[in-house]
Amino acid sequence: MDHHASVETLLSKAEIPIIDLSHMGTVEAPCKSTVRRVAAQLHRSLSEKGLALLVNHGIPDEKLRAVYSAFDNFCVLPNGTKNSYLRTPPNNHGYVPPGVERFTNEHVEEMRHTFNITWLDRQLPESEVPGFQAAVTSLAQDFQKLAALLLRALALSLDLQAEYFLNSHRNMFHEGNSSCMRLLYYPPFGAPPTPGVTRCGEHADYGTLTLLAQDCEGGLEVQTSTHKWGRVGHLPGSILLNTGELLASWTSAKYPALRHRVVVPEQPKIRSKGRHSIAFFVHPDDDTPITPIQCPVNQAEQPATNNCIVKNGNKIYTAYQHLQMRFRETYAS
Ligand SMILES: O=C(O)CCC(=O)C(=O)O
Ligand SMILES: [Fe+2]
Repeated sequence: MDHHASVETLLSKAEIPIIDLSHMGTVEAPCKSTVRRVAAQLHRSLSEKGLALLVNHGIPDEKLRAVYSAFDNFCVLPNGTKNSYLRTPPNNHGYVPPGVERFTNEHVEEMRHTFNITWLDRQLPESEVPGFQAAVTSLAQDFQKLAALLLRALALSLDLQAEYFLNSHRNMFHEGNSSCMRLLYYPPFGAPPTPGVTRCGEHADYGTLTLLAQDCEGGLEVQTSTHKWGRVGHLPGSILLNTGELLASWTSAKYPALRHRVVVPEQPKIRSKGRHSIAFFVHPDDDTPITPIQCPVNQAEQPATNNCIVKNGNKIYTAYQHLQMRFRETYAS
């Protein structure tokens, strides 16, 4: 069970590259020289580490705090009320109570409340938590704009046309796209961690990129290229960017997916505080075939919505099919 014990190594700046996003402009009017500089930094960070800390990203701290607080108000509602918002597959939207999701084959309970948001116009607890919808919508829009700018830089980082990824991420928060803003609350731990209980098991995210905001240090660890686990720590105001599995498939692992987990911290001062985080999982439109970038699928092979296509004897799955396979593994009991 040693992989659930927290490690003491706090990663240094050399291991977590910092990328300054000041003066990137907007998706409509990007500052080309800055986007090129960010592209070069992304290339290095994502190919070598799978992550970067973004600073001056333009998402105001107040918007994050408003969502943390709206989610606190949701988490204290009676279980019956919370459970009326339960995630119901195949939709990913909705509440997941502590102990349900699991990323490993062992029986490990994950002590966290999560609310996956894939729709901004329905099934949000607005009547129980007034202001919930406005707070999450405003933040989701900011995340979406930031993601779009990063997708532009990401394409340039791989010597592709600037619009390459943007073209397949058109419908975030609409039908036909599985991008998700996940609210997370990890309750405090008074006692030291016991076997079989963790905050979030070891895994890689499923999509293209993930943007993660956190309000304090609380056990987030990442696997470095030497397979050691290291604590990320907390740089106030920064957002962590990490690679997901679809991006790894797309780039033939030039940008490998970052494995990470959240342990119950051993340090009493850290584990006795609750922790909030918000992850924005950036996913391509559901019907995007995920084929290595060097061998694009030609028009005649465009997939039907639910069946994978076969090319040279290999099955090619769409983004949606990849995701449903991974959800079935993660939420299986
Ligand atoms: O809360 C965190 O810091 C990470 C959560 C996470 O990795 C996930 O939900 O996929
Ligand atoms: Fe994750």
